[in-house]
Formats: sequence, C-alpha cells, structure tokens
Amino acid sequence: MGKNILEFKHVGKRYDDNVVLRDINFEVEVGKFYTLLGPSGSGKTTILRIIAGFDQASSGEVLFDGQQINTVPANQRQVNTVFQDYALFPHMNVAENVAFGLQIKGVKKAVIQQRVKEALHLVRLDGYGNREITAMSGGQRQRVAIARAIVNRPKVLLLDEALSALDHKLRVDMQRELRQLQRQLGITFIFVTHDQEEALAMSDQIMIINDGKIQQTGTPVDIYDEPLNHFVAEFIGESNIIPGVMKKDYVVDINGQDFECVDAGMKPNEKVEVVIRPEDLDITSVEKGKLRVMVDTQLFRGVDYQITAHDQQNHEWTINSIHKTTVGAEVGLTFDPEDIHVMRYNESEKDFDARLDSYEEDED
Ligand SMILES: Nc1ncnc2c1ncn2[C@@H]1O[C@H](COP(=O)(O)OP(=O)(O)OP(=O)(O)O)[C@@H](O)[C@H]1O
Repeated sequence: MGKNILEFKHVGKRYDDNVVLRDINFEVEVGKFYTLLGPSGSGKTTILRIIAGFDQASSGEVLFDGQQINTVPANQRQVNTVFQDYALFPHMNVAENVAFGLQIKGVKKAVIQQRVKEALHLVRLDGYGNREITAMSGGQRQRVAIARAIVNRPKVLLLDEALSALDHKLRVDMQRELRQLQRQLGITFIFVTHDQEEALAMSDQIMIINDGKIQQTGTPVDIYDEPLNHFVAEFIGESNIIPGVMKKDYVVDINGQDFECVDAGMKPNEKVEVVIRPEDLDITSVEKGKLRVMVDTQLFRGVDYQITAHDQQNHEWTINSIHKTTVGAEVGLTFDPEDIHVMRYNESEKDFDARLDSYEEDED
C-alpha cells in the first residue's frame, strides 16, 4: 500500500436542510487515477469542490498529505481543477491562459515562459502559444485547460466531467492521452464522470456514489465482477439480476434448482440476488442447458447476438451469444459456477439505514 494523498473521514455536507453527502469515507493513494462515478446529482461535484476548497464539509474531516485541511482556503491547496466547460479566458491567447496562475503567484517571467512551454509540450500543443482561444477546437481547448492546471505542478489534479463536451471519437482518444499523461507526470488524478465505460477504462480505483452515499469502492475489475449491491450491478455494465435463495455456502437456489456459485458467508435460506453478466451466458438445447428460457428478441450486433428471453418464473434474461437462435424458440442457458455472483438482498438499503442512524446520532 502506498501513501495516501487524500482522505475523507465521515464527511457530510448539507445545504440548509438538504443533505447531499452522508458519511463519506475514502482514501486516495499517491499517484493513482481515482474516479468518482455516479449519476447526475449524486454528489460527485460536491466532493470535488470540498477537495478544491471551493466549499466546506458540514461534518467530518478532510486530510491532505496527512494534514487536516477542512478550513484551508482554495488558493493555499496543492490542487488544481479542470472544469467541464474549461473556464478559459477568451480574451487571452493560449500561452497567456496557461501562464495566468503563475503570474498571480508572482513567478519570474523567464521561469513562467519555460514552464508554459513545458506544459504545452506535455499536452502536445507545441507552437500554439500565440493562438487565440477562440481559434482552437474543442479538443485543443481541453488540452489548454489541462496545461493551465498542470503548469502549477499540483499534487492532485481534479477533473470534473472533463471530457464530456467532446464527441465520442475525440473523447476516446483523450481518455488514452489523459491516462498516459497521468502516468508520465505521476500526479494523482481525481476524475469525475457519470460514464461507467469511461470509468472502467481509465481508473486505478473507482468510487461509486449514489444519492450522496458511497455504494462501493474498488478496482474496475472488483466492481465489475463483484458488485456489492443492486445499484452497482445495474449501473456498471449490463447484468441479469434474478432473485434466489442461498441454500448453503457456494450453493444458491434459482427457480427451485440448486446451482454452484462463488459466494459463501450468507445464512441458509437467506434471500439473495443472483448476478450473471450477459457475456457469461450462452444458449444451447433445452436438454443440455441448466435453465430453460423462451427467446423474446434477437439483435445482431456484429460481434455477437444480443438475445432477450424469459424463464418459467417470468424473469427477464439478456444473453450475448455468438450463436444465433430463433425468436419464440425454447432454449437452454449455460453458465459456469464462477460466473454466478450472489448479493445480499437490499444490502444497500440496510447499510444506508445503519449509516444514517449513526450519522444522525453524531449530530445530536
Ligand atoms: N449550492 C447548493 N445549494 C443547494 N443544493 C446544492 C448546491 N450545490 C449542489 N446542491 C445539490 O447537491 C446535490 C449533489 O450535487 P452535485 O453537483 O454534487 O452532483 P453531481 O453528482 O456532481 O451531479 P452532475 O453530474 O449533474 O454534476 C444535488 O441534489 C444538488 O442539487
């Protein structure tokens, strides 16, 4: 484990009676690409604003490099932000935009020139210093915004939906570039997005937030393979989520049949939700299959067919298969025990209630 550059300890935030963050706890290791992922209004930007010092936590502690910084003003934090709309100065050229922060700090002119040059080189804008901002494309403006932030050599760079204004192709290119730049600089990046694919592709660690509460933190693979609750399973990728009952460790009952699974530690007869990813399912004959379903739709997608079906209990299934089938046919489903993941039923709600109780006790 590396050193933590940032820690949130039981951070809460409210605006008057409106609670927007509840008991937020997380740690960011030095030099990592850390992503805050969640739907609109979940509280991601509020967390960034608290890190940047534009806003203060209502309760709890924010530590930077081991020091509590709750009331440290924004301009004294070793943090820079790249905003969604870039917030560039339209009346200044590229170099003047990038130089701005250093000028405010009173850095010598020769040093500024050198650092601006380096920053523009890092974002592959060598020679663009004298261009007007208005003469730059969306992707180029994005790069200027990043150069303007990294020229200050922050310990942490905050990026708020920094790629969302770009079209799809440019966005994917910038994802690669940003990741490469982060490795090259070794600066910790905290990246906000509502796009789960982007989060999976770019991050070392992801925190998933919904409704002001952390749902899960982990590596992209952890979160994809072992979602902790219904929200995460639905939000990240496509999932089949089917009700089941835990029989004993490593055995779950689906539709009255026993299946091996990878999970243990639940009570016998505990109600659970079974998660199986569409790409882990395949279709075969009814005789060879483990579960019988009726095919409802089939969509050819180039690499595979996306098939939807329902079982005898009327649960919906989505299957991504390279095998073609027929709408209306009865087919068997195959899957491996290691692809069956079991979640506690309504775990998120139970967790949330417990945390809410302790939060309210703290405040009394
Ligand atoms: N200054 C404020 N006063 C009152 N409520 C606020 C204020 N700022 C944010 N909120 C509320 O806090 C909640 C979280 O907002 P936040 O901007 O952090 O969400 P987000 O996850 O970043 O969403 P988006 O992706 O849409 O930007 C929202 O319900 C928002 O209305």
